[in-house]
Amino acid sequence: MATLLLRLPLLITRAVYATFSFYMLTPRRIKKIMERQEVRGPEPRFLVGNLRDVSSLVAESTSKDMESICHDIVDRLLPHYVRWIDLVRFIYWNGVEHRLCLTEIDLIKELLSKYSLWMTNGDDWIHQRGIVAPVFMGDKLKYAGRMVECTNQTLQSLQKAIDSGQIEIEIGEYMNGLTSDIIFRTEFGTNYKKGKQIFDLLTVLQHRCTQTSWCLCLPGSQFFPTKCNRKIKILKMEVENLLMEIIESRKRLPSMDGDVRTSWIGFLSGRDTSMQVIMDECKTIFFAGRDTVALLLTWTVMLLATNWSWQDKVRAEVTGVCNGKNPSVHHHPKLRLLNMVINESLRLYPPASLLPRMAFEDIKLGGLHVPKGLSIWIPVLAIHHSEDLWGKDVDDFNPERFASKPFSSGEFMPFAMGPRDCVGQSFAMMEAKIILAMLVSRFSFTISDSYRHAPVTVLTIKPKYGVQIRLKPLNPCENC
Ligand code: HEM
Repeated sequence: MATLLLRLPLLITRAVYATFSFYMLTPRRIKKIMERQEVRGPEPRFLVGNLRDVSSLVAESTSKDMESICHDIVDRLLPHYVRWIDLVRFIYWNGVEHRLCLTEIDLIKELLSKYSLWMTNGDDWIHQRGIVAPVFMGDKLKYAGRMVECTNQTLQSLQKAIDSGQIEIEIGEYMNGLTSDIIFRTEFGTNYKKGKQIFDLLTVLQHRCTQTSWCLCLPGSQFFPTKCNRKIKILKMEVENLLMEIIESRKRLPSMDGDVRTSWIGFLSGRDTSMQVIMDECKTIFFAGRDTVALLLTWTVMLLATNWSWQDKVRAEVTGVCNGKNPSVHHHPKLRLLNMVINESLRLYPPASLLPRMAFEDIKLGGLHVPKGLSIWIPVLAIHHSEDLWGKDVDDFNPERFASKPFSSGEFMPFAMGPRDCVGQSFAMMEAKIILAMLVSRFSFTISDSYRHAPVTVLTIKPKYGVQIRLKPLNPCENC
């Protein structure tokens, strides 16, 4: 106790200095270094930086629906970017956090391929990537089989909805349910009713986290006992408890049956991995792998429902390649048009519209000195909609562009690139191909009159009111 009292003044001095450095010294140092290199931006306000500018611009641009179903969505979703981009590179302040916005493809490529910086600590990531990457090398045939089974069930539900007289369907809801089911069965080797509970909790958690990201970004503000923070803490605990129950029950199984052994949990449990790491990986995969694919599918259905000629072309290709059978891993490489459609959908509506990176140390990008502590934000959505890179028809749905021109990863990067790219990329593409191939074989669809085109960003790019379509059953395939 006496030693603690003696050390108290020192501890207080340190805490005061850390706070002063966080609010004043570091931001000033970064600002000076960047200004010397002619990188400027809007004038920040004390503590809040440009947060209010950004939130009011976004609130205004998304306050109304779009007038027609057009894909020119950069002004709507990144209005602050559009306002400040004249500066080519610009810096703005998210509270006291400085964000450098880069658009030069060469620098972006260098950043993503050379550095594995993320928003988390590098060593933790290397460890986690080493654990999670082999999980995706698993049994592709088995994964594909499960995807087909789950899709069949969803298609049956759609058929039932039509048979019961439902005229229009909100397809996003079905795609969410389907991708949840696929992830859950692949991750745990079983269709477990707790999965739905976890996904529901994670959805609420995601909304809460988005809400707080607009609040003041004060250091340690996540620890303030606010109502929102308390709710987030409780939600996180509920998710962890449910996951813990499932992992424990999987581990207790005397001999893992085939499905469980080939599941990701079966794989992780078989290695010398701590419970905490397994839980962290489960959460990452849930977050990273469900919404992204569900949104890819939802936007692609919207695009095909409004572009009938492409819907017909894809259907004809699937019929020719699969010959009435369910799509198997051998069919996937032959579904070329479907692949082009998926790529075009990922270009126009990339689920991850911004990629954040953090300079944990001073780095050099081209001739640019990026000081330690500066975060770098890559506006994927704006790059995918750049007329300079994609041509005059940049905002049109034209999958043909992926037939003729090989796009370099710096121009097209829905899955990021470099050492920190998406580990689930081939899993996601396989899933999207199977689901879309089965959907177009079973139904034709058009967009409903009630559809309101209003993309919004809630971590990922979402249709604000969902995507309402009208489905018409076609001849069922022989295996369904
Ligand atoms: C259309 C679907 C998907 C898209 C567009 C997508 C996109 C991305 C992007 C852009 C990143 C990098 C994030 C960053 O660097 O800031 C990422 C990382 C990741 N994705 Fe995906 N993803 C998709 C599907 C999936 C699926 C299905 C899974 C797993 C089942 C998955 C698992 C992961 C994981 C674990 C990471 C973190 C990798 C790391 O930190 O090393 N993703 N994803």
